[in-house]
Amino acid sequence: MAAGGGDESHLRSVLLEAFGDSSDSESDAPAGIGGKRWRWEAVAEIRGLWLCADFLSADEQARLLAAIQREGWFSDAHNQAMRFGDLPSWAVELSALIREAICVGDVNVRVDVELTNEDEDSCPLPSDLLWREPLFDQLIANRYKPGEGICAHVDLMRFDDGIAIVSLESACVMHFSQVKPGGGTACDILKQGDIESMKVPVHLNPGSLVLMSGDARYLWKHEINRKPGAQLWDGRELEQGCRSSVTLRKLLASPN
Ligand SMILES: O=C(O)CCC(=O)C(=O)O
Ligand SMILES: [Fe+2]
Repeated sequence: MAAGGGDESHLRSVLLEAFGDSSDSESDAPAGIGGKRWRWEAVAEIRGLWLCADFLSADEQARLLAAIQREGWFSDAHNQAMRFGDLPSWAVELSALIREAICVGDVNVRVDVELTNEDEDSCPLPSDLLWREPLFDQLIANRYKPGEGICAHVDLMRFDDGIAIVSLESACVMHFSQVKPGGGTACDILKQGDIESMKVPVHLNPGSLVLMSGDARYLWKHEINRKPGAQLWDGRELEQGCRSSVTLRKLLASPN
């Protein structure tokens, strides 16, 4: 990870492209500029799962939400949109910003695991994924009403490793559960309560970015259960409003 902040003029031009001119207000200063730095947290229990809670400022979130709304994808009947190949310019720029945040952000290195491959465990995305072109070529925008969420799943294998999720509006808890709890043995004797207690909760505040690669992408399912009682964080139930998210992925080359 670069400690020195990266190429700020390039970053500024990326941000201006993505979110418009923000020079009229101090509070518009985007992450990575003017001393503010991105901070990455490794989720200790899950290799390859990283959270950048301060990825987008409040102003950037509002601009991103407005850009999504301008697409006109959502109505009462439609709460999900997918795009493949050429992504809207805001999504291209969002991808560039994700790469910047990975390159210049501060990393809280894991101290809980024995590092076998230091580079892999101390970077939010392995370098072969970080520098692929394009970084992402598929997006899903989801809009969830209060109470709505997404069932436990592993993203389809047609997508490459290295998946990003940007959260907007209402905060939520995303739960991760192992595809094969207990290493694939004795699965049938695990009680529901055991399975629930083995879930790893991750708090997704608005403006946060989650990266999943390796184990997190292939060996763990993720879900958002916004039914009453399921959104507990710090012993309190999170207030459920509307939530939007943008998931960015890379399609694997189709076999000919
Ligand atoms: O909405 C989210 O935060 C997650 C979406 C997701 O997991 C997916 O679209 O595969
Ligand atoms: Fe997913």
